[in-house]
Amino acid sequence: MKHYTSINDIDNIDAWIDEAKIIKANPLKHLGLGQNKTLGLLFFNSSLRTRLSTQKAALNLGMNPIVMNVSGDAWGLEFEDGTVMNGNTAEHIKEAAAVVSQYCDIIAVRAFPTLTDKAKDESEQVMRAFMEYASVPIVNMESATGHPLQGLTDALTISEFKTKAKPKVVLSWAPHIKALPHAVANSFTQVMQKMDVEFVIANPEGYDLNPEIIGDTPIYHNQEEAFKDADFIYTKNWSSYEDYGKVINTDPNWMITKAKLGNAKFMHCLPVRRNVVVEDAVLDSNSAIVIEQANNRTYAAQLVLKKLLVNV
Ligand SMILES: NCCC[C@H](NC(=O)CCC(=O)O)C(=O)O
Ligand SMILES: NC(=O)OP(=O)(O)O
Repeated sequence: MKHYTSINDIDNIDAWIDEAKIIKANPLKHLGLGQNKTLGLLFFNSSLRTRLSTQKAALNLGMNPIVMNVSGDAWGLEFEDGTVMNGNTAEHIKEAAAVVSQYCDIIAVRAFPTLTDKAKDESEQVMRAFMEYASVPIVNMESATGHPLQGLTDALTISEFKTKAKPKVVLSWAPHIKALPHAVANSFTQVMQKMDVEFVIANPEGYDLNPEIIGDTPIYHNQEEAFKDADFIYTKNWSSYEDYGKVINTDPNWMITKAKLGNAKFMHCLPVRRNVVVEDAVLDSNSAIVIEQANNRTYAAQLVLKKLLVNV
């Protein structure tokens, strides 16, 4: 594996989950692997979990992490080819990626979508530019269309908490006041499609995800119907894909409540807005496994870094 930028980079999910569990049982076993290697973490957006767990993963492998908030702290970066750079951008990604590659053995990047320019977001302009102009492996820490470190974490968490061979997993949209990206929902969908689970999606009309990602996965516009006999309810808000980036519905009836949850476990990538996306009674109960889920971010990242370190 040269880069880790998509769930498609996982060649065998079951083998990856097994290896992540082995790493989790003995996280410092490969402390020598990353010795004298540097991981650069570049953030164009806010983060708590990704920023800390990916550094923690690097430290567990003996790597040295260096972190930069690109937006605000670095020079404005230009991604278009042939631009006359007499505006707000001071440095082209061609130079920036080449320079950072000399300081880092692996570069991890977080760059959210515009949610206004669908074509630009779907082209994954930022992630692709790093892959093209950096000379070292690239890790996606949430891009315009995917969050594969989160997806891998979620697969590991479901594997740990399942109580039957083939659990039913529901991805449910929930309301939010802001227009949010599709990345988490996309990567979760893609990774569930690789696993031995019964997977369905619940969202209001107008909120169907990219049909190319949904594939054969059943979509319910009735949340109650989708939740029947669910073992895991994974909740996430996303903005409309059809009416790209728009908030077209904030119906509070889609919020996750204790009554709706039944015997299912509640998952969310976090951060989550209490009593908008999910009520307190869910998050404050034993049915919520969001803290354990967030803990697994370290081991998912450690597995990815371990696989990439073999080639650097
Ligand atoms: N990395 C996990 C989620 C990040 C982002 N959430 C957010 O922007 C929430 C912001 C807020 O609630 O104001 C998203 O949905 O992709
Ligand atoms: N789940 C997740 O990616 O969290 P952060 O946005 O805080 O990194």
